[in-house]
Amino acid sequence: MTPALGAWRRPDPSPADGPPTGTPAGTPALRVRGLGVRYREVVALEDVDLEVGVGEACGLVGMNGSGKSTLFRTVVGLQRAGTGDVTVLGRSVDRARAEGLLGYVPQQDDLDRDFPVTVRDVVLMGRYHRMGLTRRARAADEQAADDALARVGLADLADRRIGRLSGGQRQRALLARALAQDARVLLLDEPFTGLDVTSQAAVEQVLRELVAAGGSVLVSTHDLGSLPQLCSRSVLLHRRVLAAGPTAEVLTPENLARAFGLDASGWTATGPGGAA
Ligand SMILES: Nc1ncnc2c1ncn2[C@@H]1O[C@H](COP(=O)(O)OP(=O)(O)OP(=O)(O)O)[C@@H](O)[C@H]1O
Repeated sequence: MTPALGAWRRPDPSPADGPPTGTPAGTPALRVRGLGVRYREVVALEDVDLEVGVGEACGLVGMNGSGKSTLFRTVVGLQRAGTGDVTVLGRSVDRARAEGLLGYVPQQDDLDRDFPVTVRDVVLMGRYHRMGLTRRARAADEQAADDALARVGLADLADRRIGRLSGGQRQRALLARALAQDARVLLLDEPFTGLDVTSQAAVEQVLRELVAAGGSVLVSTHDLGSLPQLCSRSVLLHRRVLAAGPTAEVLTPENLARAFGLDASGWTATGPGGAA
């Protein structure tokens, strides 16, 4: 039987997920300046400025094709930017990745479903930067992987082949990989897609705990109803940044209408037809 999702709790919340020692006070967790990305003739992002503070969860909202995944992929270095620059806790992306500071939970993973690796193996990949060239897991790595799996409610599936998980379980395994990494800045591209309501609530709880411990989160979602509780700030994207600031001020009917090309009537800050 799978244990209750989210039953694991960080025993002693601490600033353990905050910036590493030596990071100057006030350094943003993520700073994106003037970012522009093209795919041949398609302009996916144009002059995007964005900042996520330390200990802050920021929502990224936009219609299909508005550039959210492109933004994530560019920030983590999987997509080349035409213009602009990105820093993570004041470091270059390469350095932040080498230090394991930057975690990424992609919308679609590129793991081969037939590849004979277990769920635990995948989560242990989050520890590679600590293992050195041998990539041999030590007791601390195994412990971190097991803790992360418990945290997302997958402890009982640790030895299952990754290709045999359901879509929602796979999403949670990818989150566990980022948790095991101990990333201080976490990028999540639609992490709630495919999750049932219980799993979504538990994943939201894990993110809140991360932020409470000093971590920083940028999360894209189409679930506008969950944003005000999860993210103190939000960014509305449509190739460019249309609005950014406190979530309640960003998710106005007018802004949402601009971002989604809708008639503003019927929209509220909590989503279509919801209460304001
Ligand atoms: N590899 C690619 N080659 C060409 N165009 C691409 C590529 N990837 C994305 N695009 C285009 O870039 C734009 C932004 O796409 P992106 O995937 O970043 O949007 P998104 O906001 O993440 O969408 P969704 O909500 O559907 O996930 C779209 O017009 C898309 O068609």
